Amino acid sequence: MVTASAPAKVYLFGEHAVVYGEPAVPCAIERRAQVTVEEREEGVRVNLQDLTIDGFTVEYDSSDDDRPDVDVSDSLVDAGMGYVNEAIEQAREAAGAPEAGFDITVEGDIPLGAGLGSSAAVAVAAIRAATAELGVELDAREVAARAYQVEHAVQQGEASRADTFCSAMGGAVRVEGDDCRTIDGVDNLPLVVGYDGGAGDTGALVAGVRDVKDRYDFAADTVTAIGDLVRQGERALVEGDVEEVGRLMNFNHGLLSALGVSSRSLDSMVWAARDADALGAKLTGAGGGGCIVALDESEDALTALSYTPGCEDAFRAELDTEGVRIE
Ligand SMILES: Nc1ncnc2c1ncn2[C@@H]1O[C@H](COP(=O)(O)OP(=O)(O)O)[C@@H](O)[C@H]1O
Ligand SMILES: C[C@@](O)(CCOP(=O)(O)O)CC(=O)O
Ligand SMILES: [Mg+2]
Repeated sequence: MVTASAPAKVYLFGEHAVVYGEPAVPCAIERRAQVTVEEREEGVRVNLQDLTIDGFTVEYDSSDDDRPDVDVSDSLVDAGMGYVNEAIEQAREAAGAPEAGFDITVEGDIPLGAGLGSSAAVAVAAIRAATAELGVELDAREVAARAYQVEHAVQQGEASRADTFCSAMGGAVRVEGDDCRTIDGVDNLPLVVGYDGGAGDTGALVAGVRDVKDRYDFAADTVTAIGDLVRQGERALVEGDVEEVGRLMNFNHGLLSALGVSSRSLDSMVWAARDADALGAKLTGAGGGGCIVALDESEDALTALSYTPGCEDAFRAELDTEGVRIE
């Protein structure tokens, strides 16, 4: 039996535009998905601990046609199963064991569908654990490459390498198309996360941006502008100019809003953080609902968020320099 874990992430800059080849800079935070894998005779049995209502756990035997008998929507179960099944396929292929069967348990403290990359963390940890259980030790870059295939498949062909590379490597990273690099020297960012308790559908939001970009030249220009902003943001980050990083995060939120992926609750959390003198604040991830990330050395933004209607949870997020690991 093997357990692997992988971290969540926030985007300092560049989500959505990264899908079209612009650069992005996500960074890993200290919240993790854990996936435990044990080989079994045949079939795959999956226990998704976090897809629970009132303590019932979803147990789903993908070798049967049974539906799990719980009060969670079919689409939520199907999506969760999609990530796990694709990750298992990747692990079987990497180990040359196409028939391998598994018992799998997924758990963690990353809110689902909230822009913190729970999908990538689950895919990364599942591939690392399942290959290790089959006796194959993949390095973090190989895990990232395979986990990207998982997101690509589940998000219907529209995904970047950013989330999966960041979760596999840890720390701050830069992704532009197939070019994935770690950014050295970033070890202390005063990150604060606000969570509205909701979620966005990553696939649908990405498709929505594709539509406006194809339809309006100004939206295509907005995507290009995000790319320019990310290049400046990366420079400021490397130079340790956190004030400039914050300013550019604010502009990035505005440009994401222009692409239609913000929401009332995300905007009100962003403004609560700014009113409390955060250096910057923006939504993180696909948007629609979920999380914002702010930059604030004081406790003020955290306190302001905790009193903001619509903000269900606010917490400090320490940068996690460690990526995927065996527990
Ligand atoms: N712990 C988990 N257990 C089961 N499924 C999970 C878990 N974490 C993530 N997932 C899957 O990932 C989906 C969320 O991914 P996504 O919409 O990309 O948002 P994000 O990656 O920002 O959390 C969930 O709906 C679920 O299908
Ligand atoms: C919108 C996007 O740039 C990031 C999605 O992040 P998340 O799944 O919402 O955490 C999509 C992608 O890069 O694959
Ligand atoms: Mg995701």
